[in-house]
Amino acid sequence: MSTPDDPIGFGESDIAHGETLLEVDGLTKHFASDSGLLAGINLETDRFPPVSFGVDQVEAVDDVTFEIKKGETLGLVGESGCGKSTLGRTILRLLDPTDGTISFKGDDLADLSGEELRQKRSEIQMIFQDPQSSLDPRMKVGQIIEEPMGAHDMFDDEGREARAKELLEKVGLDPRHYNRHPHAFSGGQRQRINLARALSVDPDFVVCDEPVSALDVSIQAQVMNTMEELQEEFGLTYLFIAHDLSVIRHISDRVAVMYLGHIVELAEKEELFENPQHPYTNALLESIPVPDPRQSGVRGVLEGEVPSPQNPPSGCRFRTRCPRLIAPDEYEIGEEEWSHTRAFMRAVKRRTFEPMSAAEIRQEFFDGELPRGGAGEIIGEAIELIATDREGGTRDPDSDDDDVEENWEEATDLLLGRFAEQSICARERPAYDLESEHGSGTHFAACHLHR
Ligand SMILES: Nc1ncnc2c1ncn2[C@@H]1O[C@H](COP(=O)(O)OP(=O)(O)OP(=O)(O)O)[C@@H](O)[C@H]1O
Repeated sequence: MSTPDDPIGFGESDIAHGETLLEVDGLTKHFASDSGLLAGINLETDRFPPVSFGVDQVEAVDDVTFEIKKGETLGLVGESGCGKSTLGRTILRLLDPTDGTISFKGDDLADLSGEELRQKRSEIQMIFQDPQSSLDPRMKVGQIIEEPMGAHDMFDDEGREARAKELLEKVGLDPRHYNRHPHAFSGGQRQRINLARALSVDPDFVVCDEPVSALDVSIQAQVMNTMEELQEEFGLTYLFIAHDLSVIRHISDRVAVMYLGHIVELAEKEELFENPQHPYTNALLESIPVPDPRQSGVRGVLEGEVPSPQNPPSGCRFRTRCPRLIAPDEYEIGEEEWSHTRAFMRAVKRRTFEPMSAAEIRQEFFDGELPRGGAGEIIGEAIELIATDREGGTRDPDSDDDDVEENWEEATDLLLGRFAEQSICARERPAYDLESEHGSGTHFAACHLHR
């Protein structure tokens, strides 16, 4: 690896800057949900016997496709639990993929095992969020940085020490601190030690999993600046995972937005921030904390909970929280009428309003007038189920709470079944390549608004 011109072996790799270094295609990672004693046992009360043995799958990463070019930083952003870490770890083959390919410099990492995989591991490295726990407190900094070189039989003792000291300097630390222990360093400095360690084996590609999330904002910027300098100097390529959009905006060239195991949008940074085309990206951008302390903490908080990755929604996985859900084609329904219908459907599902008469419901949600045609008939039926004056008369005072409960559930099922589940958003998985307004790159948006 070392040459006379390149004494410590910071060699150039054989892929030219701007060419595809990593290509992930259809990458999928499902976990068997195996927590607890009763794992895999499903209770099905309408069957006999009422239990079945099956393994529920957690669809952490599902059919993900993208590429990363040599020398670039692809930012990967999304809420906690959306599958970012699982994607990063599967690419590195710390986890076995369920399906798909991971082409790295022409080799499919998904196919490699044993010694071949071990060899490749020097070319791809990972940095984790918590610099405290990822550094062994009993080891000295020099040993920590040299460890991966030892594992890959790189250099002799002297060569490793020379390289470790040079790397300490490159990451902005004092090489004289080679013999110190990690506890003598601050959080930001410890992350720099991690960087030096990752770079010691001269990788081409580094997966950075929330590397600055645990650091103070002022330190975050410094560490990211160092990472950018190192990227430039060593021709590094980064997959940079973060939940914080300002961090992503600082460091990325392109940005991929992930939601519940899917990539929902991917574009060059400026294009993504200035011209977002997925309602989820919009919601994320709108929930950036407001710097003005007189305003409340965050704007545009996303409605509803993230569904379970064990049973994700069909079609677009964001549709159950999406403010732009598309009306089913079969109804002739105006935009405003659809917006009323959606609000009503949501309110019935969550039972967010007090019982009232049919006329009051119509007034409250539809300005007194239901949509015409089939859509209006369905809404009328749902109102009839939950109105206090249903069936043309006053509510039976003897009807128990169970009946009321059932009626609300029936109304919810009716509305969701005839509207939400009939939408193209539920029926087809979206995938559209759009023209970018900023820059020349492609803009992928997984939203049927672009059909
Ligand atoms: N080993 C595992 N077994 C079962 N489920 C898992 C496992 N690892 C992760 N998951 C599940 O996969 C989903 C994605 O998790 P992952 O950690 O990749 O998300 P993330 O976006 O990185 O979140 P965070 O930022 O909180 O780490 C979650 O629902 C998580 O509970």
